Amino acid sequence: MTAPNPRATGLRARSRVVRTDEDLLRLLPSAEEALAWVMRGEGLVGWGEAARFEPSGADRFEQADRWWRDYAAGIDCADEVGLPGSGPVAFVSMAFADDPGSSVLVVPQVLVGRRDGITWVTEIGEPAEGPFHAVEPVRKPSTIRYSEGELSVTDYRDAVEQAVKRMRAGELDKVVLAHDLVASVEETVDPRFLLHGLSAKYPSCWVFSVDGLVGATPEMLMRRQDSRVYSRVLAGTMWPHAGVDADELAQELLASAKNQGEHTYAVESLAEALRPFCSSMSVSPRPHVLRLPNVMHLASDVAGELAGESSLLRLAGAVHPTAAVGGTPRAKAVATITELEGMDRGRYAGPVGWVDANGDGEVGIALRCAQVAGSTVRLFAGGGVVPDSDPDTEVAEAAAKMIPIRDALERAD
Ligand SMILES: C=C(O[C@@H]1C=C(C(=O)O)C=C[C@H]1O)C(=O)O
Repeated sequence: MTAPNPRATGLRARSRVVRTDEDLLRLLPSAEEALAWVMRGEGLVGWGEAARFEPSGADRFEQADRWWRDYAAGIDCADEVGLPGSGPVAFVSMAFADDPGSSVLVVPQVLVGRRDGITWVTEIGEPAEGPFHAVEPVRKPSTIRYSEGELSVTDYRDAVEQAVKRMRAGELDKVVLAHDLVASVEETVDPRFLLHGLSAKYPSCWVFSVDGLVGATPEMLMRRQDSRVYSRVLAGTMWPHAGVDADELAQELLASAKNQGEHTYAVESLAEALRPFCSSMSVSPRPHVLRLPNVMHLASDVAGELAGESSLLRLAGAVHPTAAVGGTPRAKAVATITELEGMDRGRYAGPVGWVDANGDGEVGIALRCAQVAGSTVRLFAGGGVVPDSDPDTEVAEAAAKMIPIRDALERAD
């Protein structure tokens, strides 16, 4: 809660169009405070810190919403751009759990956005010095050593086995369990190195970096633009294995009753939580296959028209955690995660993205990501467990989901 009261300080901001087609991620000047939300070259990057807020607890979304509304309302902004994401923006990364864990909102001093080929700069407070470019060379990690995280692979396997037993006894229908892996690097890790690697290999994912949480997520928890909301729900996964080509794998995934079941829980959880906020809502009649380099997922789109004024942060708070990262029933699943994982997920599997002064914005689910802290990179991944899940297969699935970060960290260029 370090933000000064903007009303008292008379904070000014300005958004103006600039002419550059430089890759947004290459504009980040240094490893510190590298903020990003980018897909296919468009999105937002930011640096500097005009304000920061760290809510925690069960009402963290409400706290975040109130703080951001108040802060944004106090800024006198000359917005010459008028696009979603112009004007003041807060980058957001929310903790998965009510407890423990702390969430973070960061308002950058300098923000560069690009949408439909139009690039703009927003400066909060003093006008930033241009031109904008990387002033500190991007650091490549040298020696990387992996070690078990808080939940080892064998303990993860045991947790899945326990969950399967409980589900077969009828205690719950689905739970999403995860584990972590630690990469120790010789020197301080530069989040920009990870961002560059992730965006090159995963162009259809949203590449993000907020307060050290860096990743490439394929899952859009919620996009709000005026009265329209959109969500892409993913659940049900397969990954390449020898002798099976991608088309066969996609067919196998669509035909898998287990994966379709996991998927249905996730879509229903999102739709049920979102419906009360909407005057109309449409859900894909059946999932399609989203193909990524490391895995493929069953995917459904949900679109809605909002009935009221609920901001993105309020909506995210209402739908989080969907059964894509929590389970069914939700409260039982979250309690089971706490008990069987026994680790702090931090901001992994929480909403991550950006929000503007109108309460519009985008939050994905923080997946295929790692928490960077100094010379340590903590990777997280997991998957949905249902009564007919096989523990060894779940271990392999989590490993496949760690590939994006591992590749981005280990690559040669
Ligand atoms: C939990 C993760 O992914 C989630 C779980 C999925 C599944 O169980 O099939 C698929 C996509 C995500 O919603 C992860 O990447 O760590």
